[in-house]
Amino acid sequence: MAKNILVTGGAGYIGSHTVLQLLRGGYRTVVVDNLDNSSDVALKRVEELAGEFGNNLSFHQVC
Ligand SMILES: O=c1ccn([C@@H]2O[C@H](COP(=O)(O)OP(=O)(O)O[C@H]3O[C@H](CO)[C@H](O)[C@H](O)[C@H]3O)[C@@H](O)[C@H]2O)c(=O)[nH]1
Repeated sequence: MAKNILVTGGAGYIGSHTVLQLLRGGYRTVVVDNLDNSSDVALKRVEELAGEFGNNLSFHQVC
């Protein structure tokens, strides 16, 4: 069974690269970010780059 990982700030530069590697490693990855210094476009790109693992990404925006 896939493990779940929570990444705070996962839409940022370092976070998005980390998330991509986690997805490729088979982890279900939950990102929480306020998008203060990032864009959800980065996460959409990560989802694409993760290919078959892209469905294992979920994103929650916080205020
Ligand atoms: O209270 C907060 C603060 C930040 N974030 C999010 O956390 C992520 C990380 O943001 P940071 O700015 O701390 O870190 P980054 O690694 O994304 O970016 C930093 O490193 C980059 C290069 O490594 C650039 O230099 C950039 O300007 C600099 O902020 C971002 O998505 C931001 O929206 C939150 O969700 N809540």
